[in-house]
Amino acid sequence: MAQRIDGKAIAASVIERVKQSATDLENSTGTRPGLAVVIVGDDAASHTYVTAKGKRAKECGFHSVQITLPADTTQEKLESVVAELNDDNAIHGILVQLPLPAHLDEFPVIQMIRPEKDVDGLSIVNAGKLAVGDMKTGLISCTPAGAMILIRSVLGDDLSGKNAVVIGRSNLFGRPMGRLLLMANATVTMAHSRTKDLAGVCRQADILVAATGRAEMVKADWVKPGATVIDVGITRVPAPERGEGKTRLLGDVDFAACEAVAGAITPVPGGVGPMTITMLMANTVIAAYRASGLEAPAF
Ligand SMILES: NC(=O)C1=CN([C@@H]2O[C@H](COP(=O)(O)OP(=O)(O)OC[C@H]3O[C@@H](n4cnc5c(N)ncnc54)[C@H](OP(=O)(O)O)[C@@H]3O)[C@@H](O)[C@H]2O)C=CC1
Ligand SMILES: Nc1nc(=O)c2c([nH]1)NC[C@@H]1CN(c3ccc(C(=O)N[C@@H](CCC(=O)O)C(=O)O)cc3)C=[N+]21
Repeated sequence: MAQRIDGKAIAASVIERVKQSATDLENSTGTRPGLAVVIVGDDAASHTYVTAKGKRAKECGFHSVQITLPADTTQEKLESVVAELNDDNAIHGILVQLPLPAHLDEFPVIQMIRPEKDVDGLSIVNAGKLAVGDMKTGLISCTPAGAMILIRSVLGDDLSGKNAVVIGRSNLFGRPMGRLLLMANATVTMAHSRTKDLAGVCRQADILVAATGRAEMVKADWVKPGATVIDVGITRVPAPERGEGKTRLLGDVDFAACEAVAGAITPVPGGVGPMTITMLMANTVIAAYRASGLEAPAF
């Protein structure tokens, strides 16, 4: 039976270090890390995440701002909000919650965030730094950064000789995940919806990372015995057995079946999810240190 990777516990230990770093920064420079989260529209799941982010930021002692814009916000208005945050010295991190409503174009909005405040790591500058292997001056997308900490907790820092397969190639997750694994010396395969014989590709993986949003797609016979399985996907499904109108979360991995084959596996919830919010706090502290001209802590 696989070891369950406890994302909640690992996230809690990272949060302690984030809090300590924030306290040290405030004591030495008077600067409090500031995080602004911008959300457009009233998608319930997005609001849940954004509320959780704000709560965590306050717990960490940050200056935390949430900007909620109506669903019919114009492109110009959204861009002017981001421009103001770019110029606000109290704000070190800006996150625009995705997806945006269909009438808005996310690309120019993401690209106008100052790279040094882009705590999602989505700007071309930050994605490019990661692509060329510069881990020191950029900001790395929170979910892959968090998934990497979970992988390191099982396998250590050096993944030499390991085959890693990432299913999914989004800018938010799959691509940066592949780059982080490569930098840790894994041999990386990027799989996606056009991959032939996905099950066969996955069976080669010592490290299997699934991020498609297809509930329970990864079956037990896709998993190499003893592999480390990281489940990023989140699909919310009705759960009438929990009461009327209740829901529950499913990952991309058929957890009950894969747990019997894998060496280590993340649950959903309680795996990668808690690490995402934690790394957002970590990136905000990093950005605040750099803005103060100090060397940032590593997490
Ligand atoms: N736990 C957390 O903190 C986070 C969870 N998530 C979750 O992770 C999942 C992925 O997110 P994100 O990367 O943003 O999603 P996207 O929809 O942007 O990307 C999904 C990727 O999965 C690939 N894919 C889709 N269907 C299949 C299939 N049947 N076989 C193989 N590959 C497939 C797509 O391939 P192609 O490119 O060919 O279309 C695409 O590259 C979602 O469930 C999301 O909710 C996301 C961020 C944070
Ligand atoms: N600009 C942007 N950056 C993001 O990083 C981003 C985004 N937009 N849009 C949506 C996705 C999704 N995402 C999650 C964050 C936390 C949990 C999380 O905390 N999950 C908990 C469960 C939470 C629950 O019970 O609902 C867990 O898995 O244990 C999940 C998913 C960040 N995303």
